[in-house]
Amino acid sequence: MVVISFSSMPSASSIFSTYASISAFIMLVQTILNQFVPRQIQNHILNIIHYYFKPKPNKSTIIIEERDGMSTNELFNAAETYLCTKIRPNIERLKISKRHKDTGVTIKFAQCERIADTFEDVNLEWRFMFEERKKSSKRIDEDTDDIVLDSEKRYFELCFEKNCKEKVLDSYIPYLIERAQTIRAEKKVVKLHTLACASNYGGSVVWDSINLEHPSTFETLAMDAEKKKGIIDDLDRFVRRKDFYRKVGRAWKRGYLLYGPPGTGKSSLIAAMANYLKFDIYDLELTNVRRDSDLRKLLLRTANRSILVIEDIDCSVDLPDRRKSSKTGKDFADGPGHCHHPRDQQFTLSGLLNFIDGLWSSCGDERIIIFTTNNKEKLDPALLRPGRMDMHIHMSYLTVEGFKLLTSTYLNITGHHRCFGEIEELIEGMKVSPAEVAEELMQSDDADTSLEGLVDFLKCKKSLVESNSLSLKGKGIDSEDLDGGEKGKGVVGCDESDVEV
Ligand SMILES: Nc1ncnc2c1ncn2[C@@H]1O[C@H](COP(=O)(O)OP(=O)(O)OP(=O)(O)O)[C@@H](O)[C@H]1O
Ligand SMILES: [Mg+2]
Repeated sequence: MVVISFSSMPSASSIFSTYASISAFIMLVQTILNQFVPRQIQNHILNIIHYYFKPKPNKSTIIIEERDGMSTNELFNAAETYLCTKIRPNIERLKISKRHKDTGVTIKFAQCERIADTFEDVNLEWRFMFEERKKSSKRIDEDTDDIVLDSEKRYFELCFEKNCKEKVLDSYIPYLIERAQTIRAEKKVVKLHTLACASNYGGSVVWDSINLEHPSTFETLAMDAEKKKGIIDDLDRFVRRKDFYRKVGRAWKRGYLLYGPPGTGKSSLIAAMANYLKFDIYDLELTNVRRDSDLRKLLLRTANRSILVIEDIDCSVDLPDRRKSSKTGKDFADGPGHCHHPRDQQFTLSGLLNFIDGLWSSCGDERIIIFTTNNKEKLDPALLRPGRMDMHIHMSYLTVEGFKLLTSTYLNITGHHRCFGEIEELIEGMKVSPAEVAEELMQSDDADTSLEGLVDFLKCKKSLVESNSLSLKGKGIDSEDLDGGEKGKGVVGCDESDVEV
C-alpha cells in the first residue's frame, strides 16, 4: 500500500477562485489607497497584500522520503530507478558505483536536481533534494547487511497540477512502480544458491550464493522449435497469472519434471529458464540434507520469483515412500530407486512433497520447482501423480533439427556444408546426445576440421554400438532394455502424458 502526504497548504489566495479576481482586488485596494494614504505607506500595504494574496500556482506536491522510520521506502527506490532513465545532458553531477557482483553500473543523483516528466498529458516535475542531518542516523543496508550511518536526508518532491491528483495517484505512481520493477528485472543478475555447511550454525546447512554465469538460453538450446515455444509460452502464462491463481485458490507455483538420458540438456534447460525469467536458482542437493526439519528451514529461506531445483531425484537420495514411512516410521524399501538409508537420515519423500505442496508454496509467490531424472520409470509414483508436476518434459537424443542449431551456434554455419549429408544420416540412425556432438564441435576453430572430426566420432560410436549389441544378442539380451527405458529417439519435447493445469 502506498502512504501519501501532500505538502500543499491552503493559501490566502485560495479565497479567490481565479487570478483575475485577485488582480481586480489588488487594483481596487490600490485605487482606495491612492486617495487616502501617503505614497510610502501605500507601498508598504501593497507589499503586504501581494505577499498574502499573490496568485499561487495551483499545484500539489508529493514528498517521497528515502526512509520510512528505519525501513526503506520502496517508492523512493522505485522513483530513483525510474528517474535515472530520464537523465538529460543538463544534469551536471551524478554518482555511479559498481559492486563486485553487479554486472552494470548503478547511477544516483549527486546534487539537487529537477527532472521533467509527462504522463498521459499530465506535466510532472520531480525534484531530488537532500539535507544535511543534524545527527547521523543508523540503518542496515539491505544488500550487504552492514550498518550504515546516514548523514543526509534524501527525498523526492513530485509537483503537478492539483486537478491531476487522482490520475497521478491512481495511474502514474503504479506505472512508476511497474517501470522500476521492469528496469530492475532487466538489470538483475541471476543467482545460483547452493548448500553450504555453516560452522557457526552448528554445522547445519545454509544457502550460499554466486552469480549464475550459465550462458544457456532458449536460443542456444537444441530442441524441437514447437516444444521449445510450448515451454516459453507456459512460463509466460505462469508469470502473468497472479490473479488467476488467487481466484482459483491455488498457490502460485509450477512444477516441471525434466527427464531423459545424460547430456540431453536438462540442466541447460533449467539455466535457460532462469535466464529467461531472471529467477534465481536454488539447487537443493538432497544428499546434504539430513532431516525433514532441515529441509523445511532451507525451503523457507528461498525467495520468491525463484526456481527450486532437485537434480537426479531418483538417485540423489533414497526417498522412502509415504505409505511405508508413515506405517513403520523407519527406513525402508529395496527395489528400483530404493536402497537402505543411512541411520541418521530422517528425511522422507512425504516430508519433501508435503512441504512443497503445502506450506512452502503458500508462503511465497512465483515459485517454480524442477525435478530432473535420467530414469523416469524409477521415480516414486507419488512424484508422478497428476497435479504434482504440472509438465513432464522429455529431453531426448539429438535430431537433425537440433544438429542444425548446434552448428549455427557453435560454428556459425547457417547454410549447407559438404559433411552435413553424412552426419545427418548417422544422427538419424543412432542415439547421440547433444552434449557429445557439442563436444566434437568445440574441438577446433576450423569448421571443416570440427565437422570431419564429428563424422569420425559418429562412425566410431556407431560401430561400437553395433558390435556391443551383437555381443548382447549372443547372450540373449535386447540392447533396448539397457537404455534406461528411452524408447526411440524422438525430438526433445513434452510427453504424451504431459499434464497441463
Ligand atoms: N539440448 C541441448 N542444446 C544445446 N546444448 C546442449 C543440449 N544438451 C546438452 N548440451 C550441451 O551439453 C552440455 C551438458 O548438458 P546438460 O548438463 O544440460 O545435460 P543434462 O541433460 O543435464 O545431463 P545429466 O543428465 O548428465 O545431468 C551442456 O553444457 C551443453 O553445452
Ligand atoms: Mg544435468
